Amino acid sequence: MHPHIRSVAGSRVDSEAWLRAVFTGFLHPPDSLAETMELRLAKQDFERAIGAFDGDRCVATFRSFDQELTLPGGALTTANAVSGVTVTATHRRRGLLSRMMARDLAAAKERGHAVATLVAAEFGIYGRFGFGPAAGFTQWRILKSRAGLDPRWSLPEGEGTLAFIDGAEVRKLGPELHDRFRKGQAGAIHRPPLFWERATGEVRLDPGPWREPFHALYRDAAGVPQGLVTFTTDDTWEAGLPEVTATVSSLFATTPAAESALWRFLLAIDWVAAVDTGRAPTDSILPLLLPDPRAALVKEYGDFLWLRPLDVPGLLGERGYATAGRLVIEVTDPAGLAHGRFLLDASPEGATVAATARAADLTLDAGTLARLSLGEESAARLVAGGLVDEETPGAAARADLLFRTSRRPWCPDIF
Ligand SMILES: CC(=O)SCCNC(=O)CCNC(=O)[C@H](O)C(C)(C)COP(=O)(O)OP(=O)(O)OC[C@H]1O[C@@H](n2cnc3c(N)ncnc32)[C@H](O)[C@@H]1OP(=O)(O)O
Repeated sequence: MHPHIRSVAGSRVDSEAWLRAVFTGFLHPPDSLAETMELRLAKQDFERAIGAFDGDRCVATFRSFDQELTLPGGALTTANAVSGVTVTATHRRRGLLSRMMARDLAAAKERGHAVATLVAAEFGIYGRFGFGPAAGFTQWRILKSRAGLDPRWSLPEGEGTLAFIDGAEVRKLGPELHDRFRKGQAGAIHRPPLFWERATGEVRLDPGPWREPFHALYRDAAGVPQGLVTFTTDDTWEAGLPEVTATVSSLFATTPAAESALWRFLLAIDWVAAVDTGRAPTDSILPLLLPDPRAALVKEYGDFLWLRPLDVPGLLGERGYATAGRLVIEVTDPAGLAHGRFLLDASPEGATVAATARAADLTLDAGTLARLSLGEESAARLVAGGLVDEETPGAAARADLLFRTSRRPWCPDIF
């Protein structure tokens, strides 16, 4: 018999079974859920959580929720964020993910979302469902001894202030500061209250011991918070010498001055020999701050935020463009959600996107449109790689003038 897919919202028994299936699917030890079950039931949003049930056993999980995503130019769109996707190993490769995805994306389209978002566990899973990588990251390990920075540095007077703040202050000041940051960062998403509770240890959902992080706030010369870093340190000493690594879990700033002050601060802390940046923006200014940028070792460079266009006029019409131009884009989408030929008529004042019968300049699939939509990729590169067909000579170059942005998109948060 086919497992039955149903909503788990409003049912404690189903929600518990759903959480157990998520833990099994993500290979977390089964007993690690018991201590946080009540908290998860109270704190987690099950409104659009669905599960596949084989009898009363949940064997597949899927959840979506509304998420505010910043587009190039600063427009906000409410994305259909997808998370908690698992199919229990005993029931894999029987089409359960395909069924849950089709159901959720159809509902998202119906509700009017322009895009769905997710962070893909493995590259190979989501392309077939029309998702494509839209914003990546780079993780560096900065070797302080090689960076060439002045060891006497501390933030010059008059250039703002730095202060360690505790979790309660982070919960008070962080959300407003983060809102200002993420509205200026294409690819960034809003942080729900639970994010701040977890980041400061007020709510502990992860199994294992909690290690309280440090939080340092940068205020500008007028006293306005402009940047926040959260990091942990280890306790490594070798042969009497400190070899501590500071590991960043979050660093964001609303101004370049705040961003460089926070990186310089981390690299100036006594005992810290290396800074692990976590998932920083691909085009972070950090290596530029180092006299020897080779001291920034790339630990990982990868895709992170994936988008699934659901409404092409909604997605391309809402984002900003630095220049004026017209382009006819043919989007192929076997699922029929984003399929069509569209005329983009863009200018810095705004853009219109409408179905057209004109000949296409570029043909691409929905996942490839995701790669272009936030400015992550160049159309010329995608043509060269065989992902975009250039139907009109020079169309890729014209597309690049329109779609590319001066800074790369970045999504700092996993969800
Ligand atoms: C947003 C997030 O939550 S990311 C987390 C994703 N979850 C995980 O990685 C946890 C471990 N893995 C799993 O739970 C499952 O294997 C899933 C969810 C990835 C796939 O679920 P399934 O029900 O097995 O997928 P389904 O049977 O619908 O497969 C559809 C197609 O995708 C393919 N596929 C499924 N998983 C993968 C994968 N990991 N890599 C490549 N292809 C895959 C299948 O082969 C199938 O292809 P076909 O139609 O050509 O035969």
